[in-house]
Amino acid sequence: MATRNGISLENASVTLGGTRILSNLTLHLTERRIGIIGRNGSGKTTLLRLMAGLIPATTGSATIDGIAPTDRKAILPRLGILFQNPDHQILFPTVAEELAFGLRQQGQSQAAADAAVTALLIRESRGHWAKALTHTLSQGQRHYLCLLSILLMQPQTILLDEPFAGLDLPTQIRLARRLAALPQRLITISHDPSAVANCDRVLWLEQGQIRADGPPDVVLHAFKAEMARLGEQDADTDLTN
Ligand SMILES: Nc1ncnc2c1ncn2[C@@H]1O[C@H](COP(=O)(O)OP(=O)(O)OP(=O)(O)O)[C@@H](O)[C@H]1O
Repeated sequence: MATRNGISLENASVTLGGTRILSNLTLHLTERRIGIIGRNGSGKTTLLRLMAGLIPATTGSATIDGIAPTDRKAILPRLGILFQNPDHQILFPTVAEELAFGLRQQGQSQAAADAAVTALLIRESRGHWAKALTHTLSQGQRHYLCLLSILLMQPQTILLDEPFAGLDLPTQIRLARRLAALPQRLITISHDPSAVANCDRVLWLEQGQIRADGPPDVVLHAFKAEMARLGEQDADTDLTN
């Protein structure tokens, strides 16, 4: 079978705890900047976890460049994930250990990993972070550390789950600039239209299905109008999840 570049879902569904969370999604994502938008509980994080191989498709399939994401060894150099909560990502007591871990997983020697970490921290004007204890960094700093860990590993695709949540404005602006300059494919998940406004393609997820898929101006215009309409109501009446 010819290898397909990008992320492909073929009729993929996910059921968790007896509830259907994602329903029959067929998608082929090849653009460099992709946004996935939707309300709380619409299934965005579940979709990210499916694409990353952290949960299997209950039916159908997900592949990255033709490889099943559950094949961790093959997927490691291809995929980086920035979780919404850095505490779900950080494993090590010091910044240098945290940063070196991914490179060691990729097969680099300890000496090569340490040298790459030192060079990165100096480039980032964060040389003083090397011995810093990860739990003493602020939330925003831990978030940034997670991004540095991913960038160090140079994956071809990066999944970002609410990358701007909880960050102060200068940090958001800096992070947006940093992300915009990356050559990699970025898939950004958010409930905030402004976080995906510069994408090449935006998917609007609603109750586990694609409600709209297209250029950001078209999809976000419809999304914002619908969110404003729902906001006029005193309560949600039509949610099943
Ligand atoms: N392990 C699970 N078992 C049962 N239901 C689950 C499980 N994980 C998620 N869900 C349900 O799936 C739905 C989608 O959750 P998901 O976290 O994917 O939404 P989301 O769009 O990322 O939401 P948010 O914007 O609030 O982060 C929710 O109704 C949630 O309660």
